[in-house]
Amino acid sequence: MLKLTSLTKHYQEVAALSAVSFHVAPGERVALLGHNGAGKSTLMKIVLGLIPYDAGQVSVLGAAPGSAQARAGVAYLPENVAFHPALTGEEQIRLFLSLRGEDPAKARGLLDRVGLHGAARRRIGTYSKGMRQRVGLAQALVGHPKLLILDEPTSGLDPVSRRDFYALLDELAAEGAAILLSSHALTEVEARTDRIVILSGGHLVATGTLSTLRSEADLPVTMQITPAFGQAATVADSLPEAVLQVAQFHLCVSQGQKLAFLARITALGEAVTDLELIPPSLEDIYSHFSRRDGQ
Ligand SMILES: Nc1ncnc2c1ncn2[C@@H]1O[C@H](COP(=O)(O)OP(=O)(O)OP(=O)(O)O)[C@@H](O)[C@H]1O
Repeated sequence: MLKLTSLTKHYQEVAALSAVSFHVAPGERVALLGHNGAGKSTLMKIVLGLIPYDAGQVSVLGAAPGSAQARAGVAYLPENVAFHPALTGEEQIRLFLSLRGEDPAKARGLLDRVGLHGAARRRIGTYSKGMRQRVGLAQALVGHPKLLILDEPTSGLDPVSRRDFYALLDELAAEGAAILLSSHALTEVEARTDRIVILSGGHLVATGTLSTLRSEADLPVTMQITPAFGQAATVADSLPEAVLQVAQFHLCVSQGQKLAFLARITALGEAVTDLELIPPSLEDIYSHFSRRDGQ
């Protein structure tokens, strides 16, 4: 669906993208992560055919970005969609359907799909940000796109709208659409995408599923050990590396040391009443990879 090979782009002396390669397959939801200035918008603009690139290859649905074939199958949703405030949601989608050469009568079905059936005949000027994003998504769904490019699609949405939004993306992916979305909301990306691409200073610094990235980063695991009443000294003697915080001991251990520490904790028997293992979060993994490049 989308294939980037050694994609490189400079703005005068600024290297916005340096030999970036990755792909998005049909039915796959890929999250594009990176700090401000990492190159996410530049990458999306190139894929949409809005700006040229200097070197490498970009294949959008097997064609050149911006070509008629690519445009026919690609939909884009920007972070802040803007529509004429005096049009109703239905009028806006009917207009867009006519511009795309499709039957305007499909507008109702599209608005139903994004959960706007009740508001279809209200003016967009009265809509909340979440409702405007839904109109944007309805517009993006015109013509059954094979590739969806979504730039921070859930920023400014409330938790329920976010959940509904991702549920709809799940449906689209299940129907075979390839989805590339940028986001700063790491927790939702963690749960709702298949693969993660991390850009830093224009370089691709990591790509893979969350579990692949977790093992590649090899970040420490935190162990939280709760001592039995009156047994804190026993635990402290056996685990001098652990730090007592309030009523629990905290121990930060590498993946390789984890099982050896578990055995030592188990050997403490009833001196320990509880043990929790906290793996590194996507936030930790993201910081690890984006810092590695000196950002
Ligand atoms: N039109 C331009 N002219 C010159 N430099 C630019 C231009 N657009 C972007 N840049 C630079 O290219 C680099 C990548 O910018 P880009 O906007 O692609 O990053 P981003 O990851 O989308 O950031 P953000 O999250 O802030 O949108 C940055 O150093 C930016 O300053």
